[in-house]
Amino acid sequence: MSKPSVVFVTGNANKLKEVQKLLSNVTKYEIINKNLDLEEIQEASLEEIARKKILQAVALLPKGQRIVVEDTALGFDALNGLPGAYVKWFLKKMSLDELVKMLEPFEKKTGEAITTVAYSDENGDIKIFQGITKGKIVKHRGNLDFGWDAIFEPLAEEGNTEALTYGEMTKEFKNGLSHRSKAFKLFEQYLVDN
Ligand SMILES: O=P(O)(O)OP(=O)(O)OP(=O)(O)OC[C@H]1O[C@@H](n2cnc3c(O)ncnc32)[C@H](O)[C@@H]1O
Ligand SMILES: [Mg+2]
Repeated sequence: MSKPSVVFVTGNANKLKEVQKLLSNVTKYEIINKNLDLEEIQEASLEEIARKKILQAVALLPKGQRIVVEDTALGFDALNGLPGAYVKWFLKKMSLDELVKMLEPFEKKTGEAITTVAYSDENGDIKIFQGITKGKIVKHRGNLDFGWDAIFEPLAEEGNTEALTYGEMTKEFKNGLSHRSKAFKLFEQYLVDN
């Protein structure tokens, strides 16, 4: 008999790569990917956005499947958490340099990277897990391949003693302290326990 699976719904190849590594210790399920473009509602909390995403995925995919989605936000403390979940749309309209410039009038350059994971088990019961990594928004350094990686420098207290941006880190190092790894660690524990 083949292994039961968990379907990770995302259209983002970089996310998928990280999540496959993060869940590599979960041996009782096979993690498979489905690329669906899920709507992301506005004027909602991060938890509500993730919840709506998973409900859509559940409605679109065959019944009885375990499904997981995530939504990732980048919030600037000086802007009370904006752009937050809307960072994707900001990045479609402006460069990383322009995004950093938004903070020019403010002394406070700190921010939070937040991943909210929403999981639906085979009965449709939903669980939410969240991971937050605190950092500083800086002029871009390092690899530009993945979203805002190059402008986010996690704080030293997160374990980033060499003050690297996510863009300057190896995947392994990023996965050791990232917002995504914290959320998926909680999810991994849940899968192992249930
Ligand atoms: O299909 P989904 O999973 O929704 O993938 P997405 O690319 O639309 O992702 P989000 O809706 O979560 O939007 C988050 C935005 O932040 C970017 N992003 C997400 N995680 C990131 C990370 O760890 N480092 C840098 N950028 C990231 C991503 O490229 C998007 O522009
Ligand atoms: Mg998205």
